[in-house]
Amino acid sequence: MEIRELEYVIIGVGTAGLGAFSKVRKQTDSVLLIQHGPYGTTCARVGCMPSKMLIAAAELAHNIDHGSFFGIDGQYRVNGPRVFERIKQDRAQTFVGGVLKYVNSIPDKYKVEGKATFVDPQTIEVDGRLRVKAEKIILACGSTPYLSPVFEPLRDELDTSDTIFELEDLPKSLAVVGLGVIALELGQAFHRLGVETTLFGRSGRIGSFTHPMLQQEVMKTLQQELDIIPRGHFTQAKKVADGFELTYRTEQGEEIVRNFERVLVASGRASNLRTMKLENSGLVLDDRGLPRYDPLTMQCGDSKVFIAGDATEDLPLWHEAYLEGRIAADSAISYPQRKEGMRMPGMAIYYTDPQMASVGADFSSLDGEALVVGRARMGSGPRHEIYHDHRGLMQVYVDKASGVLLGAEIFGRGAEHMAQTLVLAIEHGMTVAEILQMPVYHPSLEEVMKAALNNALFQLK
Ligand SMILES: Cc1cc2nc3c(=O)[nH]c(=O)nc-3n(C[C@H](O)[C@H](O)[C@H](O)COP(=O)(O)OP(=O)(O)OC[C@H]3O[C@@H](n4cnc5c(N)ncnc54)[C@H](O)[C@@H]3O)c2cc1C
Ligand SMILES: NC(=O)c1ccc[n+]([C@@H]2O[C@H](COP(=O)([O-])OP(=O)(O)OC[C@H]3O[C@@H](n4cnc5c(N)ncnc54)[C@H](O)[C@@H]3O)[C@@H](O)[C@H]2O)c1
Repeated sequence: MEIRELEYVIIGVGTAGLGAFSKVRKQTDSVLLIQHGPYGTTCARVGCMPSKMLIAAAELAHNIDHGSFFGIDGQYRVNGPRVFERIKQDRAQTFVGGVLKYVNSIPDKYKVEGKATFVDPQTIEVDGRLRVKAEKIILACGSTPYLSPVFEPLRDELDTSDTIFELEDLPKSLAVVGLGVIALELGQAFHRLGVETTLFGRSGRIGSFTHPMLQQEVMKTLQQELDIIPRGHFTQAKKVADGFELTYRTEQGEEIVRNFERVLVASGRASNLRTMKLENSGLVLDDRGLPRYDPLTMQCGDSKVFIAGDATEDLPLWHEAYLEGRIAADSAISYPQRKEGMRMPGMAIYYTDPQMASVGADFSSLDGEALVVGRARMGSGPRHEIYHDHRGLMQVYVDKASGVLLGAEIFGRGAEHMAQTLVLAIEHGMTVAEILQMPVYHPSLEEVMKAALNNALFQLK
């Protein structure tokens, strides 16, 4: 077996791994990237980019469907093969293409392909043919769709976000397992493209909002458009001639047996570290079986191992993966000196319609007694009226004593842009009164944001 000794090993050539590599490479020649599976990153290949392209097609169809209110009547036919062809073309040329151009520019001596596993705290084995002894290791190996035991035996036949964009045409019917972000974004998109779609939840929760009023608002609004069964569990999944037969027991004990041409399982993701023989790593593991780490340095305990991106299972978002890759690299470079990175306020956006956006602290993490909740209905905004879109609600969470904005949960048209504004305000520790001094254009969707902040200010007085 080949043996190499190096200063740095980076496991995983995704967003986090590439972010780390570009920093480490500036310091040393003694670095190796190990990549298992196709290059191109999860985001560009099977994540952010293809999902948003599918959503863009669905949005177009939906707008035509709802044009008559505005005096626009149109007829159209969804060309399923073309929908997937466009996604694959632009993915290859622009998104994956861009990543591959960068990866190909990295000389071969810095890259090796194969599955990395731990042999001991400083030794990584690649597919049983190479052993790398590294002074410092950066774990940036991402995550994989999680399937519950009832679906696991059919893993190779069911769809996940890893396979759904490879379809050649739209299915006639689709079951979506889960009511999280992938389920809602893709489930709504397939429904709008004419696929008979049913979404199955587990706990009755939908999306990410933590305030009960917003949970209810989302469920009520999305159920007006989508077939959603919120609470229950699957007892059986089997392959039949023309697809799959699923058996689901609702909370009330009713058994639902339905056939679907395809099944998209979107029930969360599991860190790829779980298959890397962590038991040999010497790392201290938490109760999930993943390494304990410091989010300011991404260092695992007091080891020379650093972690970044979806591998942590904590903040599985593109901007966090990139930032964590950079923080992990800085920490590894300055080791044994401690170097803390700057973390951002939390921000997550669901590209559903209406959009859902969370910024700063969740309602559930805040002390209700010390809080003022400013609220506004999306329908109250003049720009929303212009679009004849009255769906949604937003809330801002404000510290009662200081008037500082702590967080916001936004459900409605324009949520992504309001989140971008409010995250800046949170980052700068602004009070509600200070945010309200900023100009807001008229008529803009942001006028609802102003109404929610004014509602909070009124309660603070
Ligand atoms: C459908 C979908 C939509 C998404 N949409 C958004 C969005 O709109 N906005 C957003 O912010 N985020 C989104 N995300 C999340 C975002 O894509 C991820 O947070 C981000 O890509 C994670 O990057 P990473 O570097 O941690 O992992 P990855 O990009 O997955 O890179 C890890 C790499 O390591 C490789 N690897 C795994 N195990 C090993 C091993 N043992 N040895 C060597 N290599 C290994 C993997 O094959 C992979 O190539 C989406 C995700 C999905 C699935
Ligand atoms: N717009 C975005 O930023 C975006 C888009 C897509 C994905 N992502 C990232 O990808 C990650 C994974 O997305 P996800 O949707 O798979 O996870 P998720 O955690 O958002 O949702 C998982 C859902 O599956 C449900 N579930 C779990 N087990 C189930 C079962 N046995 N039966 C029925 N339902 C079950 C959960 O209750 C939950 O509703 C997210 O955490 C997110 O960070 C982000």
